[in-house]
Amino acid sequence: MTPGARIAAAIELLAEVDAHDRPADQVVQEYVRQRRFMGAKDRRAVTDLVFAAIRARARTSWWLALAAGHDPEHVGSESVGEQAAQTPPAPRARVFALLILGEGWTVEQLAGVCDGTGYNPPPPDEAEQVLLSALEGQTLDDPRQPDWVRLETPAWLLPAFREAFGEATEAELTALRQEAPVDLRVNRLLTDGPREVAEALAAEDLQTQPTAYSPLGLRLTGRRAVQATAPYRDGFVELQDEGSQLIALLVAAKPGMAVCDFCAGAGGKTLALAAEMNDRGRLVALDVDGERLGRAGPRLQRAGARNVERRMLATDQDGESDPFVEENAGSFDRVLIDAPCTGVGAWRRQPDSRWRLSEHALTQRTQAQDRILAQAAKLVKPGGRLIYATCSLLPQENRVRTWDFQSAHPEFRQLPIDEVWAEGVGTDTTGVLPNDGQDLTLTPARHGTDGFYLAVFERQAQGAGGGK
Ligand SMILES: C[S@@+](CC[C@H](N)C(=O)[O-])C[C@H]1O[C@@H](n2cnc3c(N)ncnc32)[C@H](O)[C@@H]1O
Repeated sequence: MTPGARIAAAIELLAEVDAHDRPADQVVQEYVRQRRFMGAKDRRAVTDLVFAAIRARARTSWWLALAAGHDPEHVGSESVGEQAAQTPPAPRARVFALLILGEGWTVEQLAGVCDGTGYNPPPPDEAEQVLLSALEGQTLDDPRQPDWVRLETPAWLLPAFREAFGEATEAELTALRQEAPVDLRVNRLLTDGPREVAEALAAEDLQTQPTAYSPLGLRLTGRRAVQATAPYRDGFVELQDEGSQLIALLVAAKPGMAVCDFCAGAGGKTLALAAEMNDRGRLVALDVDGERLGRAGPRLQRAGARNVERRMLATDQDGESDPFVEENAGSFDRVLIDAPCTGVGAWRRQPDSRWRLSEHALTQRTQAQDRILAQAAKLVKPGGRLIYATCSLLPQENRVRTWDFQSAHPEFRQLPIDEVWAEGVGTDTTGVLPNDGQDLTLTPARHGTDGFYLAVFERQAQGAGGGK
């Protein structure tokens, strides 16, 4: 494809992303699947451009409004901003603006590449030329931009971030604007550990380095796809963010235990738990979504995890327990809740999701989280643990939920996170853990992981049977 044809494809694809109320990565995958003629380099160039445009959506929209003659105060006001966030300018204008503001192109260069020949887009017309010329020599970030624009974060969410991070809010949201690295978890069931696997990957020209906190993690330093390599095909590694790896390790599951992964989805953490248990004991993967649970099947097989029971739960809208919960009450050593959440901590991977999030959706999530906590807690045996995790950074989904849970369930005691870390991860915690020593927040700015929250509760042996 010519550079112009790549730009045309990016504009077309961005329009499809805007038109669908679905995650952008799904729309992108479908788009490239339907265009088999695109080579790997073209695919990468087009999708990189689309995701860069999504990451810069508020800033390019702000610049385009400014160039169209709007007063910067007005453009930046939160009500206008929220509206702009819902209906961004046309994809063509955003892609052109990105090339100028983000890549330093001139309008002349743009017109040279986008000349209307072949598959190249038509050149900027007179009105576009005037608009885009105003952006020349500028950069995406500008001190006149209000925080929500500069930080690419819906204005209504800023107070929650400020509550969570105080002075570090700017740094955290800036980190959430970036692209995420690709991490691999080494499968202890089939290998001797990361060193051996790193060598096998290097033999296939895939360079990695050990992750900072997870003893099982390797971070790719290049951009080659790991899926085509033998170590991946043989189940030696699984794609998994370092933060997710740590959540699974902090379950502190051991061989022979009874462990329940209550929101198992397609099994990302189940796989890690099976490896920690050396495939011995009882490991049950539950979810209300049968299709997702089904996708866990081939992954478990590839990883050599034979000992996993998968079971679909009835949805609990009316607060009723699934029969599985009643039948298995008080019988698990570990129950992990990898709760459905807004996914704010994964904005680096799903940058579009921030603009699809609504206050209503957040409320629905927090209500589901409370219901799931109440249900899953019933499964924990005396002396056993309930592990609550989200990939959110919003207090509403994290500490507020666990405080409410704790006050309604005095039979559970929260465990200090440094003790759990020492047991599950087995490394020094200096500089990793929050000051109060109770729960854990992992963040892109501090840890280089996706954003995660985790709290661990132990059911007191005394008063066993309470809280059912
Ligand atoms: C964060 S995702 C899980 C990701 C998965 N643990 C992994 O590591 O790949 C949350 C999951 O919770 C499931 N879920 C939603 N409501 C639920 C409920 N009431 N009970 C159990 N699972 C639920 C969703 O279907 C979704 O798969």
